[in-house]
Amino acid sequence: MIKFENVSKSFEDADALENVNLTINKGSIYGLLGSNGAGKTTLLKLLSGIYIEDQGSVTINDQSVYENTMIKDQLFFIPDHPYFLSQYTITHMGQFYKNIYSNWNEERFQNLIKAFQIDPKRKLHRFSKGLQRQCAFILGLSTMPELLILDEPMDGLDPVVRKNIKSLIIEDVAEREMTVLISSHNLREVEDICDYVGILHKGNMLIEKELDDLKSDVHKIQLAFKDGSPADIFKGLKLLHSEKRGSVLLCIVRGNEADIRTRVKEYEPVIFDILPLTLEEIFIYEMEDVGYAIKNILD
Ligand SMILES: Nc1ncnc2c1ncn2[C@@H]1O[C@H](COP(=O)(O)OP(=O)(O)OP(=O)(O)O)[C@@H](O)[C@H]1O
Repeated sequence: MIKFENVSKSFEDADALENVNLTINKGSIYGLLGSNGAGKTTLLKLLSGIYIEDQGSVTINDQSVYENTMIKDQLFFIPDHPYFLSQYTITHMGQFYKNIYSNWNEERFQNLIKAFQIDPKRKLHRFSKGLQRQCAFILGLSTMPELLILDEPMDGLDPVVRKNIKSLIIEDVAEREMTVLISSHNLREVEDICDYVGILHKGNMLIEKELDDLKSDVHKIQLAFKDGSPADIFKGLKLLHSEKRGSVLLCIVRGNEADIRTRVKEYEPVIFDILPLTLEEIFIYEMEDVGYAIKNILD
């Protein structure tokens, strides 16, 4: 299990993370969302052992991550700009990682090079951004990591490659319980593979939730009453948003569906529907609740 407990990290002129708590269960795919400068990369680098926390603790299975070679052998970090040794081909990089990672899988490496049709003789720095990223995935997955850490992984990949890479990730999660942490500022990019989502904003973790919980916890309700809407109808429940559309009141309410039904029925509405919410809507309303427009992580 991965745990961040009250983690803070500052740089000379910026507090990148403040008292962040985060838990990631084994075999989970965790989407870390946040706008530019929210602190995502800093969090990923702390988990990769590249940075040391100023305060709090970052642990994997109760062991501190920083300078822990045993843990580093089990994780692979693909940064937003993958780094390769100068003049190296993918074969050279494979040799390099083979000497570092104890679980290196040569057969898988060769198969992936073929599947992605990568020229093994071509220098990596001559590849396009998208191809370099594919090579980083091939190398990362060949280390057979327990934990795969991805910073904006789909940037520059075409839809077919995205789909293939997502399938490979899901396969590893299903077959050998690999854990994955994916950062993105685009919810749509990760919502189909993540089972858990956390939102960082200005160094603070705003929401951390299982996607299914998030979906079952927030409701869109359409209401109309004979004599206008009763003012206290949602008293005691968490009203995230409401708007009038003619005589119909549209509300977004957080809470237990049965409680909401019981409460609303007491007021004898003439229209009462509970409608499904998209994940995107849930995030917009949840974030409205904490006073921040989340638009830019949804575009
Ligand atoms: N090496 C560094 N030196 C100084 N400040 C840094 C460093 N790394 C990050 N920061 C600062 O920490 C804050 C968080 O940055 P970080 O890169 O973690 O955010 P991010 O969510 O990954 O952003 P983006 O989506 O734009 O990549 C920013 O204010 C940034 O300027």
